[in-house]
Amino acid sequence: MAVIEVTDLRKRYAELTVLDGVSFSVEEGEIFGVLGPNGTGKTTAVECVEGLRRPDSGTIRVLGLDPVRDARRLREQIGVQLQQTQLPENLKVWEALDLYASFYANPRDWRELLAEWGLGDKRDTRFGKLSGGQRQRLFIALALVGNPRVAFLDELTTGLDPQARRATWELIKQVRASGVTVVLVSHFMDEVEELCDRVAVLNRGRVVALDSPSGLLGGEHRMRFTVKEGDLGGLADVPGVAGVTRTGDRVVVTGRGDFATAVTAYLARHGVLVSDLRIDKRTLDEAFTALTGRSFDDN
Ligand SMILES: Nc1ncnc2c1ncn2[C@@H]1O[C@H](COP(=O)(O)OP(=O)(O)OP(=O)(O)O)[C@@H](O)[C@H]1O
Repeated sequence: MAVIEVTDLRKRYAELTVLDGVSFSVEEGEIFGVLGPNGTGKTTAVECVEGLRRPDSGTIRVLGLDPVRDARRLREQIGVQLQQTQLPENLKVWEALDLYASFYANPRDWRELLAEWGLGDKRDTRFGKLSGGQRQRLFIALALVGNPRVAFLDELTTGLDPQARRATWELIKQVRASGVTVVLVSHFMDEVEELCDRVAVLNRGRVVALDSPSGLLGGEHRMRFTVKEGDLGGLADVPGVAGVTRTGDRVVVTGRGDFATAVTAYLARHGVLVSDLRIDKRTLDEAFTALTGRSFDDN
């Protein structure tokens, strides 16, 4: 069942068209990633879905509700991760959780959340005194305190060290396992690959790809080798081979499926002698660059 359905979403700020006909749907219980270069409309799209911004046109349904018309009812059922500066410095950790829990009819026990998110000993610490990582974990706990059916997480692990990131990923998997649908805006490829069931890649206000992380990779791999001796004439026609590039004696063959076995057989059959043979998978960064024309690291 789709818990979020977005159809032909459009939004302009004065002369700037930010969303230019965005459509996607999110299935119940999945972790759905939203990726894209900076300024490409991710936050605008997600905030329209949350009911925080009003689209110019298009249809949005979240749990069957219209985020503008049914804003109150929707707020009861979704959790939104705050951005860095949205809590008073003097507020204590427990006070923040208690306050946010009071907004909901059926909140979780925030003491449990404190323990789950490793903030048990920070209960009485003021927000202003928390480290970046502790703030981040508090924001996630606050997004979950209302017992939401859908959680929106933006920059989930920004500011966390590698160990804390891994721990956070495990907890997010548990959140999914408990039946909560998660929408994740992320700037980290490894995070998307590890967590997301499906990903929408936005570029210039449009969805340019919507697939699983492995689907985005397209199953395409690359084989590299050095030719010592022999003729590569018919290599491009070998089943599964998508392309052959030769620079001097260095050759790169791209292809899908089990093309490497077919290429190796071809080389043996034609007496081609090669060395330094390597096979590598296309990375999600490369897929992203191919889709958006921008490197993910430039973001
Ligand atoms: N309230 C606003 N008024 C005018 N322009 C805005 C407003 N909000 C966003 N923009 C512009 O719209 C574009 C898209 O912004 P948005 O924050 O949705 O992108 P994003 O993909 O989330 O970017 P980032 O990855 O940097 O968070 C940007 O050029 C931004 O400057």
